[in-house]
Amino acid sequence: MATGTGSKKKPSPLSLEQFISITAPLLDLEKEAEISSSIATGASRNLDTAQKRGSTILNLKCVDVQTGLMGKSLIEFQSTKGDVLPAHKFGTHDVVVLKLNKADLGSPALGQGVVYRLKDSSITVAFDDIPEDGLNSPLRLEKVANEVTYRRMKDALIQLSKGVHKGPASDLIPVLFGERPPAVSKKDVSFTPFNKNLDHSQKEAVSKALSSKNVFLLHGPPGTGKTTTVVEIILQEVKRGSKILACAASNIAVDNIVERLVPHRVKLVRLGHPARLLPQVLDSALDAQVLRGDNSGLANDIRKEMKALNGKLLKTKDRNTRKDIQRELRTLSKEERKRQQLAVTDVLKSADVILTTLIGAFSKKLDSTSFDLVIIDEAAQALEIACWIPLLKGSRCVLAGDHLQLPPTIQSVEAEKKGLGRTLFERLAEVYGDEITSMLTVQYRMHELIMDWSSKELYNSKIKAHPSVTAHMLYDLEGVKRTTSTEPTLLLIDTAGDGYTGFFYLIKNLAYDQTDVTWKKRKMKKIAPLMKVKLRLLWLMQRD
Ligand SMILES: Nc1ncnc2c1ncn2[C@@H]1O[C@H](COP(=O)(O)OP(=O)(O)OP(=O)(O)O)[C@@H](O)[C@H]1O
Repeated sequence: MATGTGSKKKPSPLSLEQFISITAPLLDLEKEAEISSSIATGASRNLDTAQKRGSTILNLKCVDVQTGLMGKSLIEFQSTKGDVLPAHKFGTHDVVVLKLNKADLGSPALGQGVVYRLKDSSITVAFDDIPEDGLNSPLRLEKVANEVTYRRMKDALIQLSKGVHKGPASDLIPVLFGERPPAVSKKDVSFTPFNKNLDHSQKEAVSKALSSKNVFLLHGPPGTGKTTTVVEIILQEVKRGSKILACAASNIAVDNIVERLVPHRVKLVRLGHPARLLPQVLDSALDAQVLRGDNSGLANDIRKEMKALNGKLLKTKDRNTRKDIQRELRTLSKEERKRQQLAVTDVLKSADVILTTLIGAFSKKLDSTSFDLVIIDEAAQALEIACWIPLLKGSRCVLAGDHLQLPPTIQSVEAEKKGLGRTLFERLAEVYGDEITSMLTVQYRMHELIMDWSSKELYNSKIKAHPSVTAHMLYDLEGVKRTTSTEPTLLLIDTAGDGYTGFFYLIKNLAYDQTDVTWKKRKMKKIAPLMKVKLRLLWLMQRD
């Protein structure tokens, strides 16, 4: 923040060499911390302990095999010991390995997949190929640490250190490491908004983004329409003829942008494992578009054939027949993939916007594609090195986020202390400040009394509530009664000593982050009994 005397010196920018030498060992620390907290075998001496830790589910049987999600095999497992799965810590999108129930801890897996669906009684995993053996035997699933993520970040560090003077980002890198000042177009950029409701701060931000020649920071405090503005920037850039790579740290944030772009009929492609995408964006997925291409009829036939064979495989006990079926399945799956690979290049070439997670941007499929603009949403919640994966593919970038909200989650206390959590967004905001930044200043979520606190404490009192939310109350919602719990705009809750760890966060979520009405009602039910605790700690609650 600028001071009245103007004497506060800007921090000296981090050099590329410093960044590389600081980050490499911290990534190793973080990887170790993640492995020891999540992996089944690394930390557990026996299978029962692993199951108790929730990182392994023992005694499973395969109850269904389907071909779906663009050629993936969806295998459903249930417990052999009862109707409900034992307590576990598996979540959708986790990477898991399948093993024989009796196999030793370090034994090789029958297959590796991604958790697609979780119910109390079953778990469905998406595999690239049907495991060759063992589906008729008792099985177990083990959660594995996602080492690919760390490998990709390490590779990005290596690329950064080698390819500074070459490649699409050769002009961007010196700006982001303070060696060259950011440039801005001298002409005023005027544009006709696609979204007629944009407020003045959103329009100003779009204009500034369109004028930037290297880097622009979109600072979006809670509920101020950061993603709305990102979408407008993408639409304007597409209109200008730019090819854009749009990313975020999480799949959900990427899908959120896809959903908002689809109605504008933008030529877009969503890259990512189909099991990790929201069902409503599957149509935009790369694999789906490939299947719709010229080869789709053939691919369909192949999939039908695979489905029939999968059914047969489940019923067949004879070892030789099973081997024959598996061989045939492998050939078919190879054939399907070959056709898809050819089609992938066509789909990516013709897209104006490619969307994926930061880590997903490492995909080999993008190896020969460069971009006029890389946009990163949630940039203040992402590790800097993860941002560099897409950034290395473009000559300009827009980073959207709010460095005054939660930083990225770091597992290793030591890595966090030594600066792994310091984000690119925060670093650039400190080095270049207003020169490259626009802050959104109208919020569309909170009652103004809730907003006032954060506005004063964090945003120099610059945030204003839009009239549609400035005085809205929880009991305005359909189905919410006016009671002592829903009446106050602000509620002070003491969680000290009552064992309600996490409650503070819950309330914070309610106040700031969620827009979904059903979700809010559900949370209200949970919160109501907790309100009886003695009050000491200050927090705020009202419909957001
Ligand atoms: N100009 C606008 N006019 C009316 N509503 C708007 C406007 N801009 C944003 N909104 C609404 O405000 C809400 C928040 O918008 P959006 O999700 O884009 O914000 P965000 O800053 O990305 O949110 P978050 O705080 O979750 O990061 C949405 O419901 C959106 O429709």
